[in-house]
Amino acid sequence: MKELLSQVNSPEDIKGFNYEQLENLAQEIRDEIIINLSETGGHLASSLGVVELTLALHTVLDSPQDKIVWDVGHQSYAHKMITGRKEEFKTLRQLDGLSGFPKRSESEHDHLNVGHSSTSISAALGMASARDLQGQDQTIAAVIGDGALTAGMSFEALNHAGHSGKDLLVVLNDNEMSISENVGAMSNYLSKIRSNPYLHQVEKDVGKILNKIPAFGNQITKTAARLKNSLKFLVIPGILFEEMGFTYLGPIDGHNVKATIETIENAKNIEGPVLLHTITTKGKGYKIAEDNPSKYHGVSPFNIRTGKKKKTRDKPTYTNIYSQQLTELAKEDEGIVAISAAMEKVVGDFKDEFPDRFYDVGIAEQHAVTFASGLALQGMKPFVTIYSTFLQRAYDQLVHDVCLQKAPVKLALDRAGIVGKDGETHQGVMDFSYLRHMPNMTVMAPKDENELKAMVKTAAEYDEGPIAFRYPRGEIIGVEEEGRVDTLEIGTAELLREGKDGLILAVGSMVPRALQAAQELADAGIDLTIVNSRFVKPLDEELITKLVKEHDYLFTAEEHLLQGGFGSAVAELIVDNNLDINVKRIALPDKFIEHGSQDDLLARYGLDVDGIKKQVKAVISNQ
Ligand SMILES: Cc1ncc(C[n+]2csc(CCOP(=O)(O)OP(=O)(O)O)c2C)c(N)n1
Ligand SMILES: CC(=O)[C@@H](O)[C@H](O)COP(=O)(O)O
Ligand SMILES: [Mg+2]
Repeated sequence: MKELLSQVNSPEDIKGFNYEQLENLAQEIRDEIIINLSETGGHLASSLGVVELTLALHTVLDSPQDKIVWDVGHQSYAHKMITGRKEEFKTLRQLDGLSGFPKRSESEHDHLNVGHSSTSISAALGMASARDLQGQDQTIAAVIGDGALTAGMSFEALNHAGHSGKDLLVVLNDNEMSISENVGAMSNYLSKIRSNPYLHQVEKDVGKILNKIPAFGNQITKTAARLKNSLKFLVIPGILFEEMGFTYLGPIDGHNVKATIETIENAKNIEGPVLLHTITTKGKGYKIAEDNPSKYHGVSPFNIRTGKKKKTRDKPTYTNIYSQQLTELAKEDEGIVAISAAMEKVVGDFKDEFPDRFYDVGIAEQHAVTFASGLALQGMKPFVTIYSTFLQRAYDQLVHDVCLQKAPVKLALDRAGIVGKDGETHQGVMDFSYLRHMPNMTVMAPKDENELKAMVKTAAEYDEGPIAFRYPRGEIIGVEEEGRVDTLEIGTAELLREGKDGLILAVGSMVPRALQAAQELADAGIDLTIVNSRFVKPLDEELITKLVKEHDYLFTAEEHLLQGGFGSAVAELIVDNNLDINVKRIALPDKFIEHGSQDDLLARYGLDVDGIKKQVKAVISNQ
């Protein structure tokens, strides 16, 4: 362990360090992050960018009494290391190891479980309001990136905080990057502040100049006021935040430990909400990541010298298949447009092929959905492509702006099911339940990459209302490619295997596993019928009812939580039709699913082939 880092077991231990020691400690922490992540993978570039800022915050504030609330939390590795977790850092994102995000159960220095973006200012303002009601004296700081600032929630919180006048420190970590380049008008505004050093020099004199502008006489007063305002907008950095009720400090170099510490000390003594604008470099200190921060935002294990992945993929991913199919269809169909929320990679080359038909709206899932509704109501075919977990944000927009309008919006839910190492906040295991109860919604899940292509085509051609399909994170199965892609008839399932001892209705990623389990159980004398449901809504009532009548045991299988999912839909069908059968639902339990590799988690929760076999055997052999 490094010389200085070995002395640090809690933030208290850095308080006696001088500036030079803090700079050296920053270097040691960086090395440690790089070495560890080269083995575990994780969010590299974002964490490297805030090492000095983290040390500065912990030097000035007294954590955990003072609270630092990290936005998204993917940049919190230095924070983890100096808050007593450096020894466990090598277990980052592994099964039963440290979480990749702040987590309240992990440390008293983590005040909010995060992973989804743009929650920090709201939560910090809530904490500040509680502090005041309880008569306590604490500094509450939210640390938010320029990407996270693009989300509606951040603006809602700034709006509230500025008006409330509460003591609150918002540290804006501006590295000009979201996962890819940051987008939007706010991002342009920050660029203007950043790129005009002249503004900073005149900043102090501006107040004096403005005060000399006379303010009398009706018309003159109005003109003078307007002039005064335009001048302010021209020359005072951060005037937007000032006008919202914040004291704006900065921009400062967030890698300069001394300047950052001094400014945070100042900020602590200012009454009311303060926005401290720091400029940092994403990937700082690791040249390869600095040169390509987008690629090194999140990494799998890599070679430190070359930056290359240790293990390359054998097969394409579901994301590749989806985006290729969408791009292919868009060549023939000019109505197709694609929307992403700050994750342009989800649509692959679509952006380059059709720059005018691609919209990256920033971290704004709610807006993305209602924006898509507008496009659809005007005759376009919008494919809103968002991770399953992040679409949770847009629940009411789906209900009110899409389903209620019967708008033919197409929802492509990437990273559905168990996503693995990002853990609780990122598992895509609630989408069947949050989508299937919405009137007018159709919900599909493909058993393999060929069926995914068919679903993209089905969605493109379906114009009766909204339609959603969800597909997993990671590599495709690798089935033989089908030349021709046909559309699917809505609400039709596929009978894959016939047996007499039990019926498995499976959906999505569980279909090939159920088939494999059935083949292996056949050797043990259990003969199963397997159905690929394809649709979670509407279900193939006719086929399911017929098969249920022919079997004594029914199993449903899905990579989703039990509550409200596919199995629940089938159970409703059985009750509604007075059918009589023993039912066992194979799904994830009613809890937040932790981090770990996808395979480890599938095995832990009995959703792999062995798990299916065990659960089927347990029911059938016990009778
Ligand atoms: C609601 C939501 N949408 C999308 C994401 C995916 N995401 C994680 S980090 C990130 C970019 C954040 O950029 P910024 O806040 O500037 O942090 P940086 O990585 O630049 O330090 C995005 C889009 C998310 N975590 N939450
Ligand atoms: C922090 C965050 O939300 C993203 O960086 C996310 O971790 C990306 O996940 P994938 O690696 O599955 O694209
Ligand atoms: Mg950023």
